[in-house]
Amino acid sequence: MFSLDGLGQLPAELLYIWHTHRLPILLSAVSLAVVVRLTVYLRSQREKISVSPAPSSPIEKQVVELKDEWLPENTTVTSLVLTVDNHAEEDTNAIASITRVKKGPKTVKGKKISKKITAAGPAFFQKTDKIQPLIFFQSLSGTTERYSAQFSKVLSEWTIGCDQSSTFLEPKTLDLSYIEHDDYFISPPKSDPNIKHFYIILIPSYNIDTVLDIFIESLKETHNDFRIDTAPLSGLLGYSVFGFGDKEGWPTEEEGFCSQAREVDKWLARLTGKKRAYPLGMGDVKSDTEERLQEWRIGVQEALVEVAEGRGLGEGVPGSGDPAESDEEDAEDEDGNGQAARVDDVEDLGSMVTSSSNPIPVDFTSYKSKSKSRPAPVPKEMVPITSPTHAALTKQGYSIIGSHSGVKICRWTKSALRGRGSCYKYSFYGIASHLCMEATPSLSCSNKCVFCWRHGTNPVGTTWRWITDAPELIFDGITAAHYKKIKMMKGVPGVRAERFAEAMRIRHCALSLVGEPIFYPHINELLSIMHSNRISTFLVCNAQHPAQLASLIPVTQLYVSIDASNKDSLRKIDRPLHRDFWERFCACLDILRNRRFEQRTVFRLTLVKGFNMAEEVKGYADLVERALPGFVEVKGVTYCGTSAAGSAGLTMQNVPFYEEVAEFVTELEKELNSRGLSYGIGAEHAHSCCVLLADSTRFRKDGRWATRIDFERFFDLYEGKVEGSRLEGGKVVGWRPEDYVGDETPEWALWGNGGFDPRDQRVWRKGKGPKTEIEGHEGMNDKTKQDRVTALEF
Ligand SMILES: Cc1cc2nc3c(=O)[nH]c(=O)nc-3n(C[C@H](O)[C@H](O)[C@H](O)COP(=O)(O)O)c2cc1C
Ligand code: SF4
Repeated sequence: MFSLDGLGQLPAELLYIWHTHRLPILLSAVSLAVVVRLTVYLRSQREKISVSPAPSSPIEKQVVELKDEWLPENTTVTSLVLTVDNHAEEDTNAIASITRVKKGPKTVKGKKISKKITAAGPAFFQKTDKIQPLIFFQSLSGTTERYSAQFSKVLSEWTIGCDQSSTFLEPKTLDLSYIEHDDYFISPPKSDPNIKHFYIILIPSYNIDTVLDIFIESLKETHNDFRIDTAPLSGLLGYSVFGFGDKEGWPTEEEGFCSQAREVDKWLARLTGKKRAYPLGMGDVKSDTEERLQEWRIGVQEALVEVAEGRGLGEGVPGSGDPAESDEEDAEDEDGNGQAARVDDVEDLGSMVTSSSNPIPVDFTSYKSKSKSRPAPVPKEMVPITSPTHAALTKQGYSIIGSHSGVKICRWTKSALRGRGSCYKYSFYGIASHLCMEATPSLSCSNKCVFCWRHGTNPVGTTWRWITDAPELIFDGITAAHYKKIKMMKGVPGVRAERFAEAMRIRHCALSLVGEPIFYPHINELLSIMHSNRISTFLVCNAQHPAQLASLIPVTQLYVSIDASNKDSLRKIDRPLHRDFWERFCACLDILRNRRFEQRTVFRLTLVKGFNMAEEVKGYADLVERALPGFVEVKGVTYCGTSAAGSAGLTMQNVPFYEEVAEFVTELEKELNSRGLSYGIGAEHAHSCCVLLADSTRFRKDGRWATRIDFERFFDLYEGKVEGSRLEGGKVVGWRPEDYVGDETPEWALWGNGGFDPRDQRVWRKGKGPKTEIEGHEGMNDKTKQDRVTALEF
């Protein structure tokens, strides 16, 4: 029994035990602590969800990690890892049912280091150094571009004629839509150490989402990136900004006059360490732009003279003279709203600690600033009716539905209505063009591809931040607009009555057009509406949104645009906005591989001579080997002939001849076969410079190509009228592409036969027939000429 005596002896016994066993006790305590810490740590790590049981062979799966930053905004997901080879509904449910773990506020006590900029200017040695003026501009509707060209001409003449002409290099003009911002705005260009740069920036302002936001955002990001020096552009000799605005709509600065030029000026002051060589100029395009621009140019020239004569930027500007400029810009935080900068991460603190010796005490315990809290940004319309994008798109024949969707009837639909041939989708897959609607629910995308005609005016963005239209509204709008356009063809000579009648029932939707369809947050609902209306879907995405791709419901045919075979080339041709574009691209390929037994998967290669063709065959084969798509469509680029294409460095010389495309495909086929991959050339459509490679183990029936689709069967599978053959754990979980393989590829579409349906009538456009001589290409044979012409048309 327990007694008081015993209790009295307890401390002595405990002491005895401690003295005799303290080493093992200490060791056990330490081990226990390690085990507990380890368990907590492991639990806090990202949990892998497998929303479906392990697959039964033969479908091998791999886990594709979806990084936190790839998830669409407002998506609630706790796990960052998804096993994507699941039945689509399971995927969607999994995503919808999980909630993202919210990180608690960090409590850190420390000292915020002032970001006060003390950058000194680069030394300019009159005898050895040269000044390179760089004129940057951005223009959506052409005004700034016009003024920039004039400005550039006058400044060039001045640099040649002035007393300091030997110091100046010819000014270069750069369109901000076509350069890599990082090449110029993280640090000055590094070429010859004796060439020193001076930046001149001319930009308009828009109170809607435009590419200008991307530029301003990148300046802001650079400034806020703790890994980058606070004034990384202090190596510039100086800078000055001129803004173009409209006082009729935005009468005062408070009301937004030249608001974005003011922002650019402010961020450059920070990035350069206050090297504003001449004050911000602003002109009202409806009244005084000419006058204001001229007086600003004279001021900029005077600043250039001072620099050229070794006097730096003069009084009041750092880098020379007395740095007496107002501290107003330092006082504001990174967001420019006058609040103290917030530090959420100890790492940020570390970088600050090393960057200055004048710490300012700051209480970091509060997560949110106590002072003015900024209102959440109000979403805007992606393509407002007043925007230049709206004007440009409608001029091109697009109907804009709501504020972010578009539809257009393509020239092949018109051609098919007149019995003059369908596009390659008919030859390859059996889709007659007069039954097909081309649309997109997102006119915005996250690339600035060199071959996209929309540059300068297209809305771009890395996240969806616009007012979002309901999928029903989009479906009703695009179908109504499509039918309206078809009806307008009623009186066109040659339209065949039976085809016109057939066209009044849309059978197929190509979700491609322009922009990025999977960017639209309700893409799955929109696809379901289409499928329930028995409209089949081809969806083309640009391999930049892995999270959305992973959660997409199966479509009839899923495309990924493969515009290059390697990282460098992809950066040059697609000019993606995401800095981790290659990782995103690779993740999309892995997702495509995982989902290849749920739906038909396709690589769409667009060949641009001089950009992504030469010596890239092996690289493309690597990508095919990685994703194992059912099909590889190889197409020569379409030359749209706009000034935008010209600015991107594209000319007619970049359009490959059909025979060059054919040669490329043959080489790719050989390379794939040498790796044991059974791809073969399944069909061609020379008329649109397009050739199809297909997986012969999956899309050949009885020794013949079967690239066509059985659409009725696809809907029967979708509606559960017939059972699919995709098994998991011995149970049917869905269908496979093999379940809706259609008829054999027709003879006329096979490789070597051209791909034009003999039942249609081939009509040459005036002056573009087979006998046309093409200037500068007299040496070509008739087939080549004809192919070259057709390549340019589409
Ligand atoms: C939709 C739209 C929004 C605009 N927003 C502003 C604005 O916020 N502030 C301003 O000063 N001017 C604004 N403007 C006027 C443009 O900045 C002005 O027309 C400029 O010259 C356009 O230049 P660009 O043709 O080079 O694109 C806007 C114009 C449009 C069409
Ligand atoms: S992905 Fe398509 S819409 Fe976007 S820039 Fe490229 S070609 Fe244009």
